[in-house]
Amino acid sequence: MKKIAVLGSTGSIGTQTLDVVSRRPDDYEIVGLAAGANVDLLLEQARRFKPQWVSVGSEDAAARVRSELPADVRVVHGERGLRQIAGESGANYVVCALVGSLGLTSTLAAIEAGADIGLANKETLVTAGHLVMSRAKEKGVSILPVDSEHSAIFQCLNGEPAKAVKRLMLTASGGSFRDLGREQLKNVTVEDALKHPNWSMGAKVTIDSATMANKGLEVIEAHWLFDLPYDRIDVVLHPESIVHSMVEFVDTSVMAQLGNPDMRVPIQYALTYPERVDSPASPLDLLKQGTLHFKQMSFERYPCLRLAYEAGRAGGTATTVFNAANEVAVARFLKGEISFLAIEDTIERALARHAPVPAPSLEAILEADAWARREAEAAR
Ligand SMILES: NC(=O)C1=CN([C@@H]2O[C@H](COP(=O)(O)OP(=O)(O)OC[C@H]3O[C@@H](n4cnc5c(N)ncnc54)[C@H](OP(=O)(O)O)[C@@H]3O)[C@@H](O)[C@H]2O)C=CC1
Ligand SMILES: CC(=O)[C@@H](O)[C@H](O)COP(=O)(O)O
Ligand SMILES: [Mn+2]
Repeated sequence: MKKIAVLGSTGSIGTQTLDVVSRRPDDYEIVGLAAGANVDLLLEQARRFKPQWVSVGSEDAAARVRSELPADVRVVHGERGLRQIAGESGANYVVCALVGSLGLTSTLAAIEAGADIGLANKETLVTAGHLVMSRAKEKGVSILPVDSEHSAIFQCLNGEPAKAVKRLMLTASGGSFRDLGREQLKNVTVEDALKHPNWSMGAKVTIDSATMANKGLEVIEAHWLFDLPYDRIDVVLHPESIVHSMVEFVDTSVMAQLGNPDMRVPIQYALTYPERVDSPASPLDLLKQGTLHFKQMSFERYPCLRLAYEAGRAGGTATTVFNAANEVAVARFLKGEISFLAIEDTIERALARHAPVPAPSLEAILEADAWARREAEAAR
């Protein structure tokens, strides 16, 4: 029986995780749920799944939750609450579905507690991949990828060693503005940026897809998960999002994982691995699909991807800064404070002003993250 805690249970990945879990009640018990501001949905989830531990964003929200749930439910809050759910709730499997580097300390807490991790929260690996991966190895904890591309690569690799791999090929849909040229991006709206062509996801990752920062984060995520250098991680445009990613092996064989875009498939695989079980996703009908397209990626069209490779190659806290500057810039774009194109400018400026700290401690990472946030808040 897996005792599961879901961090970010009210979000897109969190709700789909609970959907997957609810279909196999004999295999899973929910012991902890953590959310931010959506108290109504969290209460609904808590009444349904009856976890012993619940966390919310603020003290006020915790008081409300406490007044509405049975007295024996531990209600905690804030970042400390996330760490408690991850490390003290008795979970032996933690799904990290938080958005942003906020997920770092609770992911580390889960690792310290010896829980395996289903990781959707790519920003955690981009912020501190070396710490997360090295500590997971020391503790014998498995990090199972939930991100669709990384789940695909994990399935294609199927235990093959890094020396058998020529390169990874991550697929990218191109995002909501894929049919627009650079000139046309100047005046795009938040509303249009939130219309992803293939996936229904949270706001932050949807904007990241449009800027291609998402693929940049995923290249860095792949570097840490699969222990490969950046010159063996490529990105190819694939507008249909049917091929979720590919691996080219040294003997020229290419393995790909395909399926209709439905995150319940990688979420479920991260939970049931190494087994496969029935899924509610609609089966892929390639005859109906007919054609799949692949196109060359362009760093000129998508500078955020170039910046991610540069940060990855610079190493140390450069990727921490890439991520934190992007998080703030996306939040500011969503609030209408800056334009779409100012997102890439904000990241570029923060990286240009940062001298990366090599092999940083957690303290150095948190410092770089906070510094980049201040820089990005001040950017015009
Ligand atoms: N959505 C998708 O299909 C995919 C997402 N991912 C990755 O998964 C992660 C989650 O994405 P997604 O589910 O789309 O994001 P959402 O925005 O939909 O959900 C984010 C979750 O984090 C919670 N949260 C936000 N801030 C806080 C806080 N301060 N304290 C506690 N909880 C907080 C939210 O709670 P609340 O709403 O209650 O405030 C919510 O439960 C991201 O890293 C994303 O890149 C990867 C692949 C696909
Ligand atoms: C579903 C998923 O994994 C997202 O991260 C997805 O990758 C977004 O699509 P694109 O980044 O390809 O637009
Ligand atoms: Mn992805």
